[in-house]
Amino acid sequence: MRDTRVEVASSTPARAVGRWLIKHPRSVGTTAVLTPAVVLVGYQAALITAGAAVLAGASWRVLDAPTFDRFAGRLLRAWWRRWAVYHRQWLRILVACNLTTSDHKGAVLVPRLRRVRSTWVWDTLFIDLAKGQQPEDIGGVLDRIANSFRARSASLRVLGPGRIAVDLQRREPFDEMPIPLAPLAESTAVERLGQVELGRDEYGRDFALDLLKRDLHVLLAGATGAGKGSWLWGLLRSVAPLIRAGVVRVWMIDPKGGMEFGAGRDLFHRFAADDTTGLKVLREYTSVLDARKIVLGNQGVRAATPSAETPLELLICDELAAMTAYTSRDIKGEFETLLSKALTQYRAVGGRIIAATQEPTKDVVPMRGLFPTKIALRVDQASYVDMCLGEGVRDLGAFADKIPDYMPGVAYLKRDGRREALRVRAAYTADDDIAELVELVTSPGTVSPIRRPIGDDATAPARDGWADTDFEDLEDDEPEEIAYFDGDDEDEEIA
Ligand SMILES: Nc1ncnc2c1ncn2[C@@H]1O[C@H](COP(=O)(O)OP(=O)(O)OP(=O)(O)O)[C@@H](O)[C@H]1O
Repeated sequence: MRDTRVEVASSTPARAVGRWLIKHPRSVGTTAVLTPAVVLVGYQAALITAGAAVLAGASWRVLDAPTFDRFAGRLLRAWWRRWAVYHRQWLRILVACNLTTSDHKGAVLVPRLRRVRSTWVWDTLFIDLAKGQQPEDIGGVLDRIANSFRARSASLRVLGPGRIAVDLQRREPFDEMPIPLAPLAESTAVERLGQVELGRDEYGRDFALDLLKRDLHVLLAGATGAGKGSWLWGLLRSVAPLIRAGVVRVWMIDPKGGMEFGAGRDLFHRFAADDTTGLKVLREYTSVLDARKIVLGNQGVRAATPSAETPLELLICDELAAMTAYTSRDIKGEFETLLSKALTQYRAVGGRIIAATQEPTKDVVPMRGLFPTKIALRVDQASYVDMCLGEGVRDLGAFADKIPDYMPGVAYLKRDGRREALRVRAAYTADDDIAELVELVTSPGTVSPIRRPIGDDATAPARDGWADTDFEDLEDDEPEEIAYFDGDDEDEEIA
């Protein structure tokens, strides 16, 4: 561990300057580049250039805050806050919180602030402990540290021997942000499946899932009361006109006795309220899509758009544990096999799966790697975050275990191909909104034959015009770039 002494007895001015230069390579490098540039072009031209750069940055920030934050904002904020907030107050606050020790010569030792990382919501301080300290010394005064830095909350992570990270929540974007529930749409355009509106993200942008290309299967984890219901009902509301038109068929497995989705029974092509029926529904789902695969294959059709003839088959399982953990061994075994098969084989023929669980453990979701999109609402344990979102995602700022109880619907969303998760909140779907949804989809004169006997589509003749989306391509494609966090870890850290 490095020497953390504040005053070193043998220090000379030359050594102190040398040490400072070594410790601040970026400042030294910047000065080394800027000084000759200023000498070359003159200070007036340098000032004008700097002013233009500031103006361009400010305009970018006003016009597109998320991309500014992704490419520049986090870097600048980390640098600024390290210098103006953390570094300046470091010694004072550590002494006030009794977090200093001393060595045999009586020199005061303080933990060293190694670097700062900043996201839109969290600042992370990477700290080397002083000699004689243990992580619990810091852990015991986290509230005092949070208050001292005017943060909403603080938490601690042990990174290695003598190394910790303290995460400080600076803001809560959803405190004041209204998340209106979108009115029920009328349009039955298939493109709507690429823009399934659900709520807002931490930057205040509308947030939507893309069931056509990016969010082909979605895993949703959240403790009881975290708001999984709102997400799922919100999704159903968003695709309501397409359900009514028979372009989306919903296969609902609600094994907790139908308590959550019983109210929407009439919307669903198939509905299961217990584990035995749930397995039957999944069997039927796989046989329908198997048959569709064969029909499309025989016709040489590699491309199909969801339509009334080949609907998007949306299977929703509300509490996965009831089918994969807390059930008989026979049901569990067959369900897991069929679900894994469905997750791997039916994207190309219009199969989509959304599964929700309270515990994203390996026992409950052994196939979690097969979901390209994962959403972690408030979870009970820190370890659940990485279990749901992927290894190391929590360390990058997805603190789903820190989402407060009073913020249901808030979640971290992680898509394959992205490093970091996005903080989002779904709009709240109340009972009246559910009733309105059911009314829209089932009212006389609007109901399409969505509950026609299964097998019709498997044997349906191919029709001209429904062959224009290349599902095979979707299967193979990497998820597309989307406009939020993707910064290099090192980029946002200021040494
Ligand atoms: N997006 C939201 N915005 C505001 N409040 C919400 C939101 N979602 C849910 N709530 C509130 O939280 C309560 C619990 O939500 P919900 O029933 O959806 O949780 P859940 O995760 O499905 O829980 P369980 O697993 O026990 O069914 C709701 O009754 C509602 O009051």
